[in-house]
Amino acid sequence: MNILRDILYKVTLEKVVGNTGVAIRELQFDSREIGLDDVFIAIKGTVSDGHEYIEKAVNQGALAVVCETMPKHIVNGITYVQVADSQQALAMMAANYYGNPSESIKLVGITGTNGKTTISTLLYNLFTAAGFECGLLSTVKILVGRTGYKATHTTPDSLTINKYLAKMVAAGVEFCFMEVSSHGIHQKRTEGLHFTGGIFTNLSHDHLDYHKDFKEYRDVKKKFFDDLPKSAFALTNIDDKNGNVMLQNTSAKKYTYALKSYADYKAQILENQFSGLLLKINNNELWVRLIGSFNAYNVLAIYATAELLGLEQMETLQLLSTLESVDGRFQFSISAREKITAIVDYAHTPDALKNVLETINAIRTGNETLITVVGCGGDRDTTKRPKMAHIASQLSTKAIFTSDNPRTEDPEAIIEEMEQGVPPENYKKTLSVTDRKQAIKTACQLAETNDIILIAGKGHETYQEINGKRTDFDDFKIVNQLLTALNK
Ligand SMILES: CC(=O)N[C@H]1[C@@H](OP(=O)(O)OP(=O)(O)OC[C@H]2O[C@@H](n3ccc(=O)[nH]c3=O)[C@H](O)[C@@H]2O)O[C@H](CO)[C@@H](O)[C@@H]1O[C@H](C)C(=O)N[C@@H](C)C(=O)N[C@H](CCC(=O)O)C(=O)O
Ligand SMILES: Nc1ncnc2c1ncn2[C@@H]1O[C@H](COP(=O)(O)OP(=O)(O)OP(=O)(O)O)[C@@H](O)[C@H]1O
Ligand SMILES: N[C@H](CCC[C@H](N)C(=O)O)C(=O)O
Ligand SMILES: [Mg+2]
Repeated sequence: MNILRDILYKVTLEKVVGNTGVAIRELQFDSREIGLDDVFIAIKGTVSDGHEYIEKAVNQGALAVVCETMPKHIVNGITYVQVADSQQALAMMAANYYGNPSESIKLVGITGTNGKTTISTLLYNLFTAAGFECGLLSTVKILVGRTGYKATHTTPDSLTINKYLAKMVAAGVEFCFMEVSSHGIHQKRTEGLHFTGGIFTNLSHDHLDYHKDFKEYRDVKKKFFDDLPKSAFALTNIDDKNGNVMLQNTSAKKYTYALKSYADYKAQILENQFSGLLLKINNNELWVRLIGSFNAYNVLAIYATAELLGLEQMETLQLLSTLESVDGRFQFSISAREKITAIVDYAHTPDALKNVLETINAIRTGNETLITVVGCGGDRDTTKRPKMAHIASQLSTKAIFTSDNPRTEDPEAIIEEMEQGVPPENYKKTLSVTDRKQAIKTACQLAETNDIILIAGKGHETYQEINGKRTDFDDFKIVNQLLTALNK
């Protein structure tokens, strides 16, 4: 039986009206989900304020309410608990409700602007291949052992996190790798979790629509490391100028990795080709089937984490050499007849786009045309639009601007904002095609033998959201169909 008092363990209570000894059914932070005998946790969100739905939740059967300000109307027989921070209370309560599953598992959190999905997925793949039961919480999917579930967020809400962690414990999972987004940290979705380790990838321009400025964005990421326990490891990319900042106030054991600086874990790129990377990691040569210098950082972070989690070095190196790229991350296909290479990549930030384009340019021999198809999401940071268009026009032979997920915005208005970033000398290299499928088709028609097409921004996504409506859309499938048609 779930007694409210037990579920409130470790939550700082400011005021209680009613009895906390009551048995409750489930925790809910959305009044629309309330059932009989549930607890409603009222949260001040970015759009609305959960406190406005307290009465509705009670009318729908809530037995208790957790809130930051007591409602004017107190209903007899209902327990009201006032807390300083409802989001934090929700996270602690979620962990208690599900029996603190993160304490029974080795949980590793990966944070940073780019590389989270890649590192968490490949760690899951590597540890699974090493014979361990593993879990994964990522942008692309949630995995409990081999069972997959749909992911709606990079870092889900704390109830969802703990629900899946509990499933993992029940399934005998030993290691769980999870992405920790800045929204997740800021909304305290990961509070109350017990982490065995934290990894920092890098920090660049993203989500400045949500965070006040870059400093706030950085400090939110840092908070994840500040909160790590002493027993945990904190592994940071010291080549990133904010790598050290992350470790400033952590009590966890500190480790660094780098390609360019002195670090605990060091790697060197010996070869960088379309077929993979030849790396030297702590004096061992290693061939991996991952492409692009940024993946050398990802591989190094994985190598270091495997060692910190106790995997044997030789086994780690052997397993690393078998890893394949993650869906929508530098996923490529080559048309049989024309030898046109199409690359689908989730680069949806200026930095990621620059990285991918520089990677392609570093590998291509020079004569091939590089055609980039790219758009920017609606209802998201608008300042990245001109930057991404600038980068695409600068680093490609031709750039086709198109729609990503316009969401509730006018697709053409987004493209116009992108176009503002193109320097005049690049005007003739760019064109705009609003319909994404049409834009991909245009790229395929323009491409000649040996040319390269990069389709950036949507990676693994299997939908496109226009006018708030989602329809099936898969960059990789579409470009494959078009290239196959070319073969006929
Ligand atoms: C901007 C943002 O992060 N929003 C998240 C936030 O919602 P919100 O603050 O907007 O909620 P709100 O609509 O204002 O409502 C406030 C409260 O009132 C409640 N409510 C509301 C209406 C009602 O009738 N009854 C009711 O009780 C809501 O359930 C909520 O508890 O809290 C919700 C519950 O946890 C999240 O689902 C929601 O994610 C939205 C859908 C979202 O798109 N988030 C993205 C931006 C996000 O989180 N992305 C990051 C990754 C980014 C990256 O690194 O690339 C992620 O981790 O996925
Ligand atoms: N270590 C890295 N440094 C820079 N860029 C990277 C790195 N790893 C991957 N990328 C680029 O960033 C894109 C996103 O990678 P990935 O999905 O692994 O990041 P993420 O942090 O999970 O992103 P999101 O916040 O959108 O979930 C990739 O498609 C690739 O272009
Ligand atoms: N986690 C990111 C993903 C962006 C992916 C891009 N395709 C878009 O839709 O803007 C976000 O929600 O901002
Ligand atoms: Mg991700």
